[in-house]
Amino acid sequence: MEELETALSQKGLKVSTIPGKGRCLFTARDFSPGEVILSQEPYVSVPNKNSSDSSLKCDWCFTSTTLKKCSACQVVWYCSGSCQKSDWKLHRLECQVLLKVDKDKRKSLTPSIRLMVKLYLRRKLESEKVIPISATDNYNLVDALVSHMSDVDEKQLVLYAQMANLVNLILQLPENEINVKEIAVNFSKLACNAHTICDAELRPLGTGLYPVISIINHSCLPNAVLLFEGRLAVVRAAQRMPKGSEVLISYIETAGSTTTRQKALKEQYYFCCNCPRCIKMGECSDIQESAILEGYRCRDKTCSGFLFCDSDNKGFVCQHCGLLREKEEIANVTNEVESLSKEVSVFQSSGNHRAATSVHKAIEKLQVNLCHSFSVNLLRTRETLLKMLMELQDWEEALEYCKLILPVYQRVYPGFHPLLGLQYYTCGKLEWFLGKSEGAVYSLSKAVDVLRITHGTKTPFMKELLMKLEEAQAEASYKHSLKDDEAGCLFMDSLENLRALECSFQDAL
Ligand SMILES: C[S@@+](CC[C@H](N)C(=O)[O-])C[C@H]1O[C@@H](n2cnc3c(N)ncnc32)[C@H](O)[C@@H]1O
Repeated sequence: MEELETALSQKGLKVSTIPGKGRCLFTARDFSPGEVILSQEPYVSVPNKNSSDSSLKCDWCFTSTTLKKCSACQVVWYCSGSCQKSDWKLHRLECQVLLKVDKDKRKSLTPSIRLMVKLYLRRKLESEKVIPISATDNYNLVDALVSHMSDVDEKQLVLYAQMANLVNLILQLPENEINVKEIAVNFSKLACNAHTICDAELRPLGTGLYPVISIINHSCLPNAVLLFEGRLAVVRAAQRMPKGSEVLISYIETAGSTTTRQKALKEQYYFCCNCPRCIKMGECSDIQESAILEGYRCRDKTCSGFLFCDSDNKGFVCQHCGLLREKEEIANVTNEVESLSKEVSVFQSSGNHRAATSVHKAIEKLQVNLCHSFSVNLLRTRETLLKMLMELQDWEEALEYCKLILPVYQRVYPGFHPLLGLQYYTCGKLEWFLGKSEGAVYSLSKAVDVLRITHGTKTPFMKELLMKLEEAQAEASYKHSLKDDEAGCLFMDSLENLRALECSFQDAL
């Protein structure tokens, strides 16, 4: 661990332990917004597994293009010889163990099982000195991760034990080299330490274990963001971070109420968050915010009040105008939304995307009447609708939904949140495509303001965004110059008319 401390101090970082929180990562110098605090390659990683071939990914870099299957195991895919070569030392061993598994079973192994198999094979290669170790990349760092075994419930423990037995069976290592209980503990470690690897647009690609990044604790109001550049995990400062600040990222979706966030953190990470947002739990402002995010709207459409449950439990009363919404009415709408959601699934699975979209619009209509305009439920419905409309290439309507979502993101996410930047980006692309170049310049500039902090400026994704902004700016100024020309022509026309008038006036004289 001393080597880790030295390596981190060279990056301007320090690890300390706080009772009740465990290890924490602190800055040992100032960091400015957008500056990389820490980056790390995964100790082990594995792509997601979907049923369709279109979702296959390269086992090394996670891209989905030009894939070729490993001809031996037929489980692993690579996009290039160079990715295959980079993964060769580990895959050579994995391939050997996979070949001992029945072909059908081998293909249906879950990513978690594969990740654990790779973890043990990497440890083996490390101990045999086939793979070099470094201060930030070695199995001791995996050993140091929290497992929360004593907090895990019985049902989950049984599942971990079953998964551990399967890994043990696949690895077929001698008894002195492996023990099932240790594998089960490692599954518990993965649950609260592994990260979902996403692309620049936050679409999940796979799972990776990054043992140094895993030292970073959570806050619902984080000062740093974790994003991925291929398989590389990169943590950037989202705001100015003076020396001595604890580096904090968000582990969960932070748009929900304090109760929802606390529940998610307790269930997966076994702690009670005391961040500046969570310590307000129970205060008037927090109760009010929860009622807006997850409660119901006033029956009077012109009233923007939020509702609390009334004292006789009959319904919910608007805290602004006093109108009551009865529980029965709310239950009826909720049931209707549920049955429509089932209809959406049926249409989607039969490939009728247009019908699925129109039923989803009916759900939105019901929710607009039921929920507050900043409701998280309504937000999720609109996000899905936006995705559906994009797939149907209905750009005009997609833009409308993009614009409905933006103010909600502005309210529920901090100003530097990647989702906010990405939403501005989508909005800008749609506006540009629809010939609304001035709107596109505004939206793309807003996207750049956020994403240059969260994504940096040097990635291909950001270069593309900056190029699109330049194109939109050029188009907007060209349109302006056309307008100026038109105005110039009109001016010339009126001058001509004036001259003609002058002539006829003089003629008349
Ligand atoms: C990925 S680890 C973070 C590093 C961890 N503190 C350690 O000692 O290795 C996640 C675990 O850290 C702890 N943790 C993270 N954020 C926390 C917070 N804000 N308050 C208390 N504990 C936290 C929880 O035990 C959680 O399961």
